[in-house]
Amino acid sequence: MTTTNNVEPPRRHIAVCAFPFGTHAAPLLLLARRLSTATPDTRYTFFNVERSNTALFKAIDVSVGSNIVPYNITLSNEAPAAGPGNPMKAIEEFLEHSPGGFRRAMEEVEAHVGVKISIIISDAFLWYCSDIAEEKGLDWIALWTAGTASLSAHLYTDAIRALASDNQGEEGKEDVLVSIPGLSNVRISDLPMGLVSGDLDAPFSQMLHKMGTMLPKAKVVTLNVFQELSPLVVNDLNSKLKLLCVGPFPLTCPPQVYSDPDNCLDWLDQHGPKTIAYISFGTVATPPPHEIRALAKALEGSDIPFVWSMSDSVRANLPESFIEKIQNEPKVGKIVSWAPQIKLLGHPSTGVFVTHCGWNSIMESISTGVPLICRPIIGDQELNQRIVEIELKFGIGIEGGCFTQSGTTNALNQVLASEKGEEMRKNVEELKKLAEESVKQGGSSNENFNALIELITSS
Ligand SMILES: O=c1ccn([C@@H]2O[C@H](COP(=O)(O)OP(=O)(O)O[C@H]3O[C@H](CO)[C@@H](O)[C@H](O)[C@H]3O)[C@@H](O)[C@H]2O)c(=O)[nH]1
Repeated sequence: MTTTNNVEPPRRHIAVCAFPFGTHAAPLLLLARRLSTATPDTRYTFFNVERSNTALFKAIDVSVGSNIVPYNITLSNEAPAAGPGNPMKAIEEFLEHSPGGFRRAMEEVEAHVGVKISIIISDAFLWYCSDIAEEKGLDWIALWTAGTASLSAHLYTDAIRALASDNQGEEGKEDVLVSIPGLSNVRISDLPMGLVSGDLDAPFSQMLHKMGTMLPKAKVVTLNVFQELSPLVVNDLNSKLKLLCVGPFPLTCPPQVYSDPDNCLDWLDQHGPKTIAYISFGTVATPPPHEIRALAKALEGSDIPFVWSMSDSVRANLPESFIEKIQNEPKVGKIVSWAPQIKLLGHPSTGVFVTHCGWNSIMESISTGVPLICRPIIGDQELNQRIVEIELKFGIGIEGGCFTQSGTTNALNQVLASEKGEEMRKNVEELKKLAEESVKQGGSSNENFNALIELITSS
């Protein structure tokens, strides 16, 4: 994992530093692979903890960009790299020890490769890469893996906190963030925990706050977004940072390899156009057991065929009758522990995506033109739902915000079989077209990527 076989020393050496939790490291590796293909004379060292590097380099084929070399960091001389046990504890341990881990690893690799690092690219969460870059006299490029609205919320945290405290106790006062540019449809209650509510002193909240103050120092902040998606927020962010929207990644740097161990795509071939519900809540959190059961009951009662991606521990909450029905009539639905999500969304039989509104899922639904039923759980997801529902208008929430049998049945019927659903489908098809334009030659995302390459090659 630590050496390269290149005989010729690389022309330049870029450090890429990953945040190894949730779906953060994957888009960073996809971006690095795209960059490495465009700059084959450059070595990209991908610094990450071993657990994440091992999984990532198995899932994403980097052979097209073999100038990317994974390197496992250790978090301190005593502590092993964070494991998957208690996620928040592992994140806190990582945040505490990783600055030293990245510094040590960079020195080791520079000595080994014999070429000094000339730029640091990192997940935006790793704001301290700005300090490391400054110490080394280098530029820092950050990748913000979520949407523009949540990025804006982190940049305006102090102003939003002041607004929230002014509004406190004032009955009837609208809590929409009208005074925050680009967030005029967002309510304080849509914001991620740790921004105005929850434990503001927790290490994760503090990391996000610090990040908001450090990102203006980045040479460039790149995003898995195309700028036509939210022009108002993009314009405002551009007055604070140097933003380069180089997405959507499913179009600009797709994974290329899609594992389908349960043959979901063949199963979808047996169904009519736009009839299937695809369900997934991403990699970090899942709705509580009673909601999982209500969702299963709604599917069972409505006879809407589905593919549901869920872990074994969630599967244990499903009603017996539901499992029996699937076993006896396989055409009814499919439960899998991992689906080739992008391919599945792009299949003509898929009619709706029931999602937690993780940013990667949103970009995948826009890239494939699939409307959403939203059940956000944590972090930026509620804010993402608000943007999808109120501004972009290609998804709806569940009545009351939680799965009940009747609320879920209504939502499925609305999207799959009502005029409103047709409208949502038209809206997401329009966004898909804009996304496709942006990645063509001369399109905004393509031009932004060229600007990024120029920055890298001039380092
Ligand atoms: O069966 C599955 C399930 C998921 N995926 C993929 O897994 C990713 C899931 O990403 P995302 O939708 O962003 O969800 P999380 O993994 O939960 O993402 C975390 O990271 C995101 C980006 O920062 C945030 O927006 C989310 O709130 C946070 O939970 C997507 O690329 C999916 O295509 C599959 O390929 N197959």
